Amino acid sequence: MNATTTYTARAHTNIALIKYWGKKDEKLILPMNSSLSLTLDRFYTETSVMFDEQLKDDLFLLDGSKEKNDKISNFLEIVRQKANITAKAKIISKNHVPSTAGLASSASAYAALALAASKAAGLNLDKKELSRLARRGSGSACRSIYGGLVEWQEGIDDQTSFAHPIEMSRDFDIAMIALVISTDFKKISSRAGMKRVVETSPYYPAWVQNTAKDLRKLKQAISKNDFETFGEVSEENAMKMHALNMSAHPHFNYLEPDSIKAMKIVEKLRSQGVSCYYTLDAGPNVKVICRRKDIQAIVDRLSDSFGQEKVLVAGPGPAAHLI
Ligand SMILES: O=C(O)C[C@@](O)(CF)CCOP(=O)(O)OP(=O)(O)O
Repeated sequence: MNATTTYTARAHTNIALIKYWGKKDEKLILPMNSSLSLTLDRFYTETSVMFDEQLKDDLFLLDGSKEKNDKISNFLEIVRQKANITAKAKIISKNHVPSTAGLASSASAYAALALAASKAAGLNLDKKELSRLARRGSGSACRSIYGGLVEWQEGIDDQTSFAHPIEMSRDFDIAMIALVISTDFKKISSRAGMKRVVETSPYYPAWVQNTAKDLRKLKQAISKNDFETFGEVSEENAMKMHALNMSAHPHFNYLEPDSIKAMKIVEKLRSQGVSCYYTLDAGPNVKVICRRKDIQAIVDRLSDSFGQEKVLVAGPGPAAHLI
């Protein structure tokens, strides 16, 4: 172990285009289906970790305030076991992401923690091992180990479930505009939401089959630089995910009236020839998938309705790295 050496890592959040929405193993966090996301440049988490034999307990400071977090300690136990150490850790984490529903900040948080904690514990994991480790913190975090377009292959067990980067041609032009509709914390967490749909939605088996087809179509669209199909498949996959929520028991719904309003604006822009599509996660925020050339038109239109401060432009971001 690199005794009392502090390592700091930065990892960027990712937004799924083919969603992860259900686990086949809760403890190992193995997904029911493969997923595919875009790591974003604008939103990231920076996490510092130092292991210290003098510490009585793990100390976790998030955005300056002390947090009691069993999930973090359970995650650190996995790192300690891998490194064969017992020392407790001091963790300082800062989210450069509005910690709001749907900007997937657990993804950047656990990817940054996986990198910083493994290094501070004296481990030198390769990206595949880092992705497997991050997955144990939060499923979507395994994708934030890589930059750009990333696929999380579902695998069949702990060894085979990890992410890998998807090659995109240099002229594959993609941007994402996040519309922050609500800064309230999630009413139903992703973890609780996906558990409920797996257990109660009559459409769940169809979701698993359909999502494998959607993923194949999306990867084909990427390889052919077919932005329209890319956007269409992404938008429809998100809608199918939200249909699961509305068909669960008890049903639930992350969409707010302003989510629908924003979705209608995107559809109107599309009917006027602007190539743009929407996706939503475990919250009301709408993310618009578009090409760089159309960013300004979309930003102007959304700002008119929601205010410029709620419209955040992002592009493809980098892999997790030490800073
Ligand atoms: O990112 C996606 O594929 C889709 C979602 O963002 C929701 F739309 C799910 C993220 O779930 P996560 O927070 O990773 O769950 P955990 O494994 O229970 O921690």
